[in-house]
Amino acid sequence: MPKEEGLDHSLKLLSEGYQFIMNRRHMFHSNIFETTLLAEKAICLTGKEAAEIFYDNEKFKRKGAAPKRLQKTLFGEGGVQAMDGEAHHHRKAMFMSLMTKKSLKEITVLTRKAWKNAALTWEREDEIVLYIEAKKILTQVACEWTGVPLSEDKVEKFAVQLGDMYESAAAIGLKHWKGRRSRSSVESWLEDLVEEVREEKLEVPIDKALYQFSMHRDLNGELLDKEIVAVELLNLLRPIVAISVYVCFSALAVHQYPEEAAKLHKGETASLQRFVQEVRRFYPFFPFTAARVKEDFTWNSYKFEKDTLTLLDLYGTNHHPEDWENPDRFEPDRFKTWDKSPFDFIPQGGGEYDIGHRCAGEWLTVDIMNVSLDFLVNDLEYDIPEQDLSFSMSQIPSLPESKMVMRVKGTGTATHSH
Ligand code: HEM
Repeated sequence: MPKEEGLDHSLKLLSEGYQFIMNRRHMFHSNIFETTLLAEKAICLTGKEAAEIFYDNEKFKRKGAAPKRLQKTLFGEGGVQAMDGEAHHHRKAMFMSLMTKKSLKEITVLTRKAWKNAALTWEREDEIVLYIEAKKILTQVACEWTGVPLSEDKVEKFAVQLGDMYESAAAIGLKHWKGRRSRSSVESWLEDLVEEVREEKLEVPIDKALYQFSMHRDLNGELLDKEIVAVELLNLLRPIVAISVYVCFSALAVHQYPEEAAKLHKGETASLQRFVQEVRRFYPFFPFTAARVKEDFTWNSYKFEKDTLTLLDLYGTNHHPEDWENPDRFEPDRFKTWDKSPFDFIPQGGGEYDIGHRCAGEWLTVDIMNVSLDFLVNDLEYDIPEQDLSFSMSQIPSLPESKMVMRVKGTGTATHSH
């Protein structure tokens, strides 16, 4: 297996960000190589064929794969991400049971309503920052959808706290600590709510996540610790708010690829969906995901030793030239002929939902993005003033530098200037 020499490459990972694995794929002409990260040997994989191996539960496990500092901010401790086998399957079912047609429909209705309400006030403002507004909108939507009670005056602060958890994912120093602080304060508030639900002091509809998670029983028939319920509720609330990053990239794509945006007519769900898929493929979000080798095995004559840290390149797989034609062009129509492989288009992980670690919220993400894109292109009239629309390939998560400043002229049938 090609091996990157040198003591440790963690700093290069921070500076090269989304392109760290891709750069070495070029250098080694290989979809697999070995490097050293956080003083530990790590195997990096990229591309469809390697993704298929990575999502084989016989070969990889998740226990001990995420670094501690990510658990303190992004993931939380004791959640579904680090579980394996039957226990993972059972916990994952708790998430997947929320993703019914009815409840996905409900969240799209809530999202559309929230965009409309928010936009009413935007005409009075000189400018709005789309990222900040989208975070507030999605915070409200996330709380309503999960049954978490949040009064209107708390929305702004909660949106910032939820943002802190994923915005600080790769941060060091102050930003990392801000992420930690926000996580622990929100977790303790959610723990109190879980107790109130269990003691029947807080009434929540039975089909809402707050109720379902509070009352969920593990494989031994025990209720989960309230700390774990809080972590899992945040595994819904936090990423729903993080969809605001994709909303910004959608708006950027509309601005930068007007000929593609012109194809997006109201109610034409197929073209909206293709545009959304291409936004998820094209723009950076999660750079890679991590696992550890479960038992020694050999693949394509490469030896994988038990417990070796292994990274799968998500961004690079979505841009892999062996799997995608002109991967660096924004072409939504490529999804007209995509064969729906679970391993080449993996912005939210690959493989299976129920027994694998593929993102529990992928359908929900696509639905929220569809509604949001439809609203932006077909309901909102706005200008994009001069601003810095560049986005970094090393800041994780990346975002247009200006966070998308807009001058809103009105709502109704939209015509926006580019
Ligand atoms: C904002 C867009 C999102 C992105 C880019 C994203 C990305 C991801 C990725 C890369 C993974 C890990 C896959 C792996 O390790 O193999 C993941 C897992 C997960 N995501 Fe998302 N996600 C998003 C939105 C959501 C939403 C909206 C929800 C819930 C409503 C959600 C809930 C989860 C959960 C619970 C897991 C853990 C699954 C498991 O370990 O079995 N995500 N997501």
